[in-house]
Amino acid sequence: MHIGLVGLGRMGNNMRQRLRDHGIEVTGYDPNPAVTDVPDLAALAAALPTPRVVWVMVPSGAVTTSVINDIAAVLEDGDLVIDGGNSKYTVDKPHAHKLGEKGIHFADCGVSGGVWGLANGYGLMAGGDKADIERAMPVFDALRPEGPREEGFVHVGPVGAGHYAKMVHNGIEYAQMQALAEGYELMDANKDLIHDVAGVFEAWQRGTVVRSWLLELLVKALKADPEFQDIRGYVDDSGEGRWTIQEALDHAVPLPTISASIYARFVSRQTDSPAMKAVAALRNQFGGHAVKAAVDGAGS
Ligand SMILES: O=C(O)[C@H](O)[C@@H](O)[C@H](O)[C@H](O)COP(=O)(O)O
Repeated sequence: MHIGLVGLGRMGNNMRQRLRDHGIEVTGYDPNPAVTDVPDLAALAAALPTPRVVWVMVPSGAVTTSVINDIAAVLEDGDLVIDGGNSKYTVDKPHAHKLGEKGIHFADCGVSGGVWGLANGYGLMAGGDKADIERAMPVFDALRPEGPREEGFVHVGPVGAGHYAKMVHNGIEYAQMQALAEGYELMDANKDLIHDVAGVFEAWQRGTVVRSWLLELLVKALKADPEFQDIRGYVDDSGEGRWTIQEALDHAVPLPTISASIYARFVSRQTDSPAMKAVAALRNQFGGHAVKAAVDGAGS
């Protein structure tokens, strides 16, 4: 099989390599001349056998939408586009519609595994028509981890379902990381009793109920920098957690743990808390309780 791959950044570049390692011919396009195989999307389309399969692996949001529009211009009736980025599931139907105007098929695929996917394979969650998913199965099989297909790949449902599953996956990811991190902070605050915090996490890797890949990665990170001295406690997010909570609100489904984990990230970005300033001011107003002076330059 020979496919096109648009986007050869951290994820796409590794995916091109894994696909090639597993016998899939790949022609990649990226605006970066250092990594691209072809000069533009028209050349990509010309290089592929028809009907074409093109995997899109670019940042979610405006970049994905613009690539979908550009690719619609160079592909034809019967071709298939798969969005493997972290798109919000609500954009999948409009993208499918745009491509569908020319008879181009669309599928979405949540991809998990990060930079480790090249060696370990990627967890895949696909959405789309059965025939389209089956057509791309050699690609999914090359990307997913070795072992039973159903343990590393799922056809979740129609267009949008793959990205929906990835959104929920990431909500869970936030909460699991937050729980591990809170356990770390508590033990680290009690070093008289817990002499080797990293050692405790290390010993949890086999046999315990909380053994997991994230735990293993925490052990790795602690071994590299036991007190995280070189890392500021500031955490970004790329949207998946927020979308998970928005869905929960729309369906009145309680997600207290996932919600708390995204709010913890927001707190991490503040040098001082406007809300806690207000609490301190109110406590001072009604009870005369002392407030601390603002730290220079510490707004919010
Ligand atoms: O499963 C994965 O491989 C990760 O979830 C991956 O997709 C990415 O690292 C996240 O998008 C980070 O998400 P945040 O930037 O929101 O933490």
